[in-house]
This record gives sequence, C-alpha cells and structure tokens, in this order.
Amino acid sequence: MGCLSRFVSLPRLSASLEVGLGYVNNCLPRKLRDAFLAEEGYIFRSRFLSTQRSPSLVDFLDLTLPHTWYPFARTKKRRVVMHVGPTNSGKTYMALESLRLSASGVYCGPLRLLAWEIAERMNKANVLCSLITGQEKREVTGAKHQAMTVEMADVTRHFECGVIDEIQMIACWDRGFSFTRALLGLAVDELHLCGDPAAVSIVDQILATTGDTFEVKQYERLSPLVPQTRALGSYSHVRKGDCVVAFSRRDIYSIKKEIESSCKHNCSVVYGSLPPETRTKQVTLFNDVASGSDILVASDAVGMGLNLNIRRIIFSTLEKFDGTSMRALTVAEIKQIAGRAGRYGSKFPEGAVTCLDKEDLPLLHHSLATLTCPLEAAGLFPSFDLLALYSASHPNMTFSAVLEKFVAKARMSPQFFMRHCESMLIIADMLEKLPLSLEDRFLFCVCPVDTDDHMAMGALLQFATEFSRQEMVTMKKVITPATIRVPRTQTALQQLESLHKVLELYVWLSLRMEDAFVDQEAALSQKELCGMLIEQGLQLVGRAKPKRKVHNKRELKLMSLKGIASSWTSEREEVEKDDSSHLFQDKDELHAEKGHKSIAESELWMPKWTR
Ligand SMILES: Nc1ncnc2c1ncn2[C@@H]1O[C@H](COP(=O)(O)OP(=O)(O)OP(=O)(O)O)[C@@H](O)[C@H]1O
Repeated sequence: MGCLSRFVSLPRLSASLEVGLGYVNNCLPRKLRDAFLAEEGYIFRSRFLSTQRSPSLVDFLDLTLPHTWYPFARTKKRRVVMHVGPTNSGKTYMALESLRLSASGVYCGPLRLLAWEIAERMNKANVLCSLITGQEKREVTGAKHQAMTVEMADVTRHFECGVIDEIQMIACWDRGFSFTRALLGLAVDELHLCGDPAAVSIVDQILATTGDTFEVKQYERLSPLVPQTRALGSYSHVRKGDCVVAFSRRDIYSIKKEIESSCKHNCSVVYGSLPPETRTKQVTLFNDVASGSDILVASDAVGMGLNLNIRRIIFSTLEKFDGTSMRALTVAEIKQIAGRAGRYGSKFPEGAVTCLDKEDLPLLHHSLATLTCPLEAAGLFPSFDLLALYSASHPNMTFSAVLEKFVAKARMSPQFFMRHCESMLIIADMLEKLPLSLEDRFLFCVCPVDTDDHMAMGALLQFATEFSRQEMVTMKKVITPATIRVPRTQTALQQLESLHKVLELYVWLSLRMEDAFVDQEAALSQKELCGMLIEQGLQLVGRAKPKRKVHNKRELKLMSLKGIASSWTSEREEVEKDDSSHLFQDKDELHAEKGHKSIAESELWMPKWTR
C-alpha cells in the first residue's frame, strides 16, 4: 500500500442538487456560484425551472426528496442487492466477492478498522485497493478499488460495484445520515448492502423513488451460537477466548483490573474512544494466540463486523447509558454483540454467550430468540449545497438558525430524522462570533470532534479562532511541549486520549485547510507517539498493583512526547529541563511520590487552551 498522503476534500458544491440555474446565476455569492458552475458536467436543469416556477419559490428546506440531491446516481438504473441475515452468516463475504470481481469498486463501512481490513483483504487478493478515511488517504498506484469509511463516500465518481456494510446503521442517531447519503448517492452499476433484516423495509421505501432494482438475499448463520444456561457469576471464571462486554470506560477498566488480579489472564481492551491504531493493535493482540492477551474486555464497539477470535461473549450487564439515561439494550444490539462469538473458519467455530448475573439470563435468551423490529426511519442531513443556497437567500440568518430551520423541517418527514445536527449546533453556537466564511464555518461544524470532550472542544475553538484571524495555525500556538510519561491511572489515560483527539482534529483540519494548518507532519508524529503512550498505558491501567518499572529509562524516553516536542527546536531547552516531570498523573499519585511536582505544576504542560 502506498504511504500516507495529503488530500483535500473541501465540502463540494457538487451541483448534486436540482436547483434552477437562474437562481444559481442571480442569487448566489460569486464564490459559491463559481464553484457551483465549475463542477464538471452535472448541472441539472431544475424541475422548478422546467415548471416555469420563480426561483424565489424554490423550497430549499424540502427534505422529502433527497434522491434528487444525487443526479449522477440518478442517471443510472442501479441493481441493488441487499444481503441480510444474522451475524456471521457470510453476507459481507458474498458482497465482497462481487466487489473483488468488479472492474472498479468501493467499500463503505462504519469503522476505520473495517475499511483497513477490507483494503488489506483486497490487496492480498491482488485487487489493488486504496484506503480513504477522514484522517488519511493511502493511495495505491493504479488502484480502481477503494475502501473507506461511509462518511467519505464519493458521490461524484462512477464505480462498477459498491458495498455498504452494516446498513442497519442507517437508523443510527448520529451517523445514519451518512448511510442514507451513500445509499442514494453512490453512482454504481451494482450496489450491495449488508446488514440486519430489520433494515429491509426502510431501504425499500427509500429506494422506491430512485428507479433502481431491488432484491433481497437471506442468509443463515454459518456456525452455531449457543446461549449458555449458566451465568458466569464471577470474573475469576473467565477462560481463554472470552470477551466481556461493558458499556462504560470505567467498567471496562475495573473489569480488566478484576480479571488480571484474580486470575492469570491478560486482557486486551477495545472501546470507541481508543485511537483506531491502538484498537487495531489490541484486536491483533487478542487474536494472536502467542501474545498472552487471551481475554478481551470491550464496549459495544466490538459489535461491528470485526473478525475476532472470540469463543464466548459475556455481557457484564444488559443496560447501557445512552447519553441521557440508563436504558435496556435493544434486541438488535444484543444479537449484534452476541453474534461476535464463534466466527466461521476461526479457532472457535462454535460460539457461546452468557451474562455475568443470572438475573440477566432470561432477557438474553429471549432477545436471541426474537426477531428484530423493522427500522422506521433513516438519518438525513442536508448537503452543503442546500445549506449554502438557503443561507444565500437568507443572508441575515446565523448558521445555527439555518441549521435549526432544517431540523424543524426534518421532523415533518416520517421517513427521515435529523439528529446529527445537535453536535453541529453546539459547534455553530460556539463559533458564531468568529468571522468565518460559510464554507469554513461548515467545515469546522462537521469536523469529527467529541463535543463532550472539553479538551477537544477547547482545541476546536482555539483552532477556529486562530484561523479566523487569517493566521497560520501552528501546533506551537496551541500546545506547549512537555515530557509526557506512560499513564498509569484511568484519569491520566483519559487525558491522553483527549490529547489524541486534539491531534486527530488538527490532522483532519490540516488535510482540508493545508495552507493554514501547516504542522501536519508534527501533528501526525505526535499523534503516533500519543497512541504508543496510550498502548503502554493500557498495559498498566487496570492492574491491581501498577508496576513502577515496566520500562527502562531509555524506553520511557522513547515513548515520551518530548521526542516530537523537541522537533520544535525553539522549545527544546525548556523540555530538557523538565525531563523528570510527570504530566497527566493523578493528584494522589503525585503526592505519594516523593520529589514529584504537584498537580498545579503539572498543569503547566497542559495544552494552552485548558488553562
Ligand atoms: N463462502 C465462504 N467461504 C469461506 N469463508 C467464508 C464464506 N462465507 C463466510 N466466510 C467467512 O466467515 C466469516 C463470517 O463471514 P462474514 O463476515 O461475511 O459474515 P457476516 O454475516 O457479514 O457477519 P457480520 O454481520 O458479523 O459482519 C468471515 O471470516 C468470512 O471470511
């Protein structure tokens, strides 16, 4: 595979919207109009013009006909094949076979890890395949195939074959809109969808307007999944190949700690906010028999498509916190997670599933025997085109107000919902006073930032503020170099994960605004080292008695972020002086260690915006 390369993917005025050319010429600001007209070939004469309606009557808030936003895909009569069945039934395998045999193709999946896995699989099968995710583009010379995260789906290019994996995520509150966009927008001859049967009805309804042909192929599970009649009872009973599923970071670490202190097993961990590279390594460790990491403790992130050598899934609980309150897991969620056990062709071809507490067993058994309810609505989000056109015709409205208009309108459509806007609204409000162009504002609003993470949100504000001053946004302006050691506590680890999100955000922005975010190389290497520190930290955090001297001084030095910080030569001396400092350590731990600096002093090296 080729090396990491830069790419620019500004929100495209893709002319994918049926609007009146007259409106484009007369009402759009020059920059938008030029960009709109510059797109090759796909300016469509508006249905509004063809009915002689005045452009002023165009209802840009009309979200009921999203298939019209993708005229290139509408030029094709696509053959859509939906592969449905339980997990581990071979549906993705069959879809990927079509992709492999096609002259050109695109795979769209929900996880970077999955995109990586598919790109690797294709290349191993001598089908050259590039990898594209929000954070990277690994182009393979001569490749006519691409594996990507669904958000990156290119609706302006023709492929012979397309695959959308885990299509039931079309109903996902936060990301469903990207699946709807790929479903309607991929300009392919043949489109394969893989997922849960619950998605058939909504997909059928959405495609009804497109003129595509639609067929459904049913699959049965390839290997048995046995719900056990006995609960685990205690974590001291775990065995090699077990995967314990928990729904909060805190629980994941306390379970890991309990297992590692009560029996001789080592645990790998997988959860959503871990850097993807770290997740991959943890998965690899678990899959590798010789690694010694024979138990997996994971969040529900483990439920999607990954090929894992799991013998048995153990639910620590059947409830999860959904952001506002505790709720029971849905039948679909229980089936999806349980289905990870016993992969066809793996070391454990027969899977088992149980719970920690025997009180949960009846619900588990009932859920596994129940059909999932059909999904009722799909996510939707207006294209930048629509937002730009509506904003242009309402110049006095703030961007938040424009977004709110769309959200209100989406509530009127039974087939679609628009939730993703909430995080966009939070960002739009935060950036409202900054003098940004609509395009730049939109870009900051859609960047993949965790709005619950204060450090990441602080970074975003700082990045946007510097950018709005029309200055270069260097790393030096926002992060003070420091020596950061392997985290040994959950708090320290969490802070490092936040720092990783900040660095990812910088990289994401630098790939799209490279003239302003000029330190991409530094951010990338920082990110990598940050990930290495997190990996090392994962081995320490959760153990009953953290071992103080796991690494020798040289290793620690290699692991420290000082290495990259020192590439900013002007700061090098400062860093050298603070070689003994511990950043991101818990207060208690710091006080307990004679000679170490207090937490107040440590904060000196926190990213600047947190002070
Ligand atoms: N016909 C086949 N020949 C060889 N291996 C197969 C075949 N079908 C499936 N497999 C293997 O079985 C495993 C499960 O298949 P696959 O990932 O396609 O299932 P799935 O139904 O898509 O599961 P999930 O919903 O969990 O992603 C994979 O390792 C896959 O490579």
